[in-house]
Amino acid sequence: MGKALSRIGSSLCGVGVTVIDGNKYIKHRQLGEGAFSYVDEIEDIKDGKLYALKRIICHDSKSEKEAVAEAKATQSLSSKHIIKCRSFEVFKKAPYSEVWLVLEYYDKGTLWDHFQKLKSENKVLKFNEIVRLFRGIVEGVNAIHEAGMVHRDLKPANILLGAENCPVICDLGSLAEASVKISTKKEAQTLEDLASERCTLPYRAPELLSVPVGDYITTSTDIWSLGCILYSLVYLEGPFDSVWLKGDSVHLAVQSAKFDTQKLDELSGPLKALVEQMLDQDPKYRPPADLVNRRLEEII
Ligand SMILES: Nc1ncnc2c1ncn2[C@@H]1O[C@H](COP(=O)(O)OP(=O)(O)OP(=O)(O)O)[C@@H](O)[C@H]1O
Repeated sequence: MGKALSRIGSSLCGVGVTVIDGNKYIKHRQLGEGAFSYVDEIEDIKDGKLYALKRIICHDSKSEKEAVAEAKATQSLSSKHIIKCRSFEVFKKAPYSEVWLVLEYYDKGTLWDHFQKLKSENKVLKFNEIVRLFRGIVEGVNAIHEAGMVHRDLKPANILLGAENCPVICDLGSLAEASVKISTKKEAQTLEDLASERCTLPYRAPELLSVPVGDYITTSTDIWSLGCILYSLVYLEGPFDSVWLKGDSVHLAVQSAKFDTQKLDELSGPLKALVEQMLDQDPKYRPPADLVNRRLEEII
């Protein structure tokens, strides 16, 4: 902890070796970039094993605390469908800091990348593959919910693919307490602002678009996003992605819950029914993750 950021940073940019939590690594290439982070492929020089290094840039102590919470959550959750964190370290250099997470490396890209590849080849996912992928994702989400938390930013771009295309949920930066009571207008506004910063719009549940006062916001927000993901496994895009891309109102589309269901109809009636249950406007009617899993077993 507390090593000079400039020294560490420059050693990564050059040919040098960098030390994180006592292990020495060399950098290969950049894998991705988020709003406040960079992800690089790195190699442990001791055994040649590859990892992904996520460097989160923090401009104040609040964002540093959140990044550390992301690292700790990533270490504490145990499911083969949730990203694993080997170690993390905080590098301080006033007036900001960086939190570095050494993550298990998944070399097949994200589910979203997979969709783009299939689209370019004019292919779609087969029914069995849709169910297999979705069951893995639901299992990961269930583990998060059982730990008393909610992910709040589930989307195909936050699902990595590991060996044999095993789906792995990543980016736990939006993780929150499973259930929060909204008592005042101010609390509702604060959560709405947080959601617009952290929860990707076309996958955001209606109760996070317009937060109601006097009610609880629960893990049902993830179930809405799961509904969008199951839909995307059939259509290779979420039900509200095209609305968003066209610049039309996602709020309106979500509130009227208008989306095409023809392909779902053709594929499987029970799967279509499950998507519709998960995309219920009323969070209380959405099935919890363990029930979604049982429904999938019945569908198979
Ligand atoms: N463990 C990993 N293995 C391989 N690639 C990864 C890994 N973690 C992240 N990536 C790549 O880096 C990208 C960004 O990672 P991540 O979503 O965790 O960052 P983020 O800053 O939270 O992103 P955003 O702001 O888009 O939500 C991912 O979409 C993926 O392409």
